Amino acid sequence: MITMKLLIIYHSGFGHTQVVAEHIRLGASRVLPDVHLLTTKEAMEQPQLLLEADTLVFGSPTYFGNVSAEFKQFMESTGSAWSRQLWKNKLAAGFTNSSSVNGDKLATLISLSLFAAQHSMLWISLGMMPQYDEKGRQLPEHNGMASYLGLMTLSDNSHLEFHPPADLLSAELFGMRIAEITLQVKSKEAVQPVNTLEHQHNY
Ligand SMILES: Cc1cc2nc3c(=O)[nH]c(=O)nc-3n(C[C@H](O)[C@H](O)[C@H](O)COP(=O)(O)O)c2cc1C
Repeated sequence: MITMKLLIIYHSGFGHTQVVAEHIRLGASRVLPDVHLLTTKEAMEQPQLLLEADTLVFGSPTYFGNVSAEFKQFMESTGSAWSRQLWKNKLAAGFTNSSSVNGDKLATLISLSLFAAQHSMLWISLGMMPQYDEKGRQLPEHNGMASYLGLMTLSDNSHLEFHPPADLLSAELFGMRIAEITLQVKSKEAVQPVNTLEHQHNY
């Protein structure tokens, strides 16, 4: 039987990004049994867990318009995996939380997706349309931040609350999407492996 492993690697200084990570896990677990949360610290201590995974989901709060220093430390700890391209063709996705409506969250998602690209991973976008009323005004429903590259959420700085609360539902739906795509892509790969190196020699 083919089993697929999905890891959610995150840093959270004050607990908000962790809540989002837990909701992504909740959604993904509805599709795949093997879904785990790892802090960046745990991921740096056990890099072999990342090697065994089919999909890595990266999550960081937005601090000063980018990933947190702790998340960057994790990124830079993966140099050896990068130089050997050990994560090539694994699936990747990303999310960020911050306390301002915009807060330059997109810069964080761009950093996460570039990180995945440098590891030659396959990036899964959010895939969730924002919702609008009949007059075209955006509703605070799924994807309330109207993001596309990955999931953005908005939390209250002093409480573990999210505005709109539907952001956490978006996190669950994103988790389901990531797990469904993992299932589709990785089960096809198991049937029909592609030798990309051999393919490159044809050019
Ligand atoms: C050092 C620092 C820098 C921050 N910079 C931003 C920022 O650029 N944009 C923003 O919207 N929020 C910013 N915030 C607010 C955090 O994103 C917000 O508190 C978030 O909920 C923290 O997530 P966490 O609880 O997972 O650490 C910053 C917070 C800190 C501590």
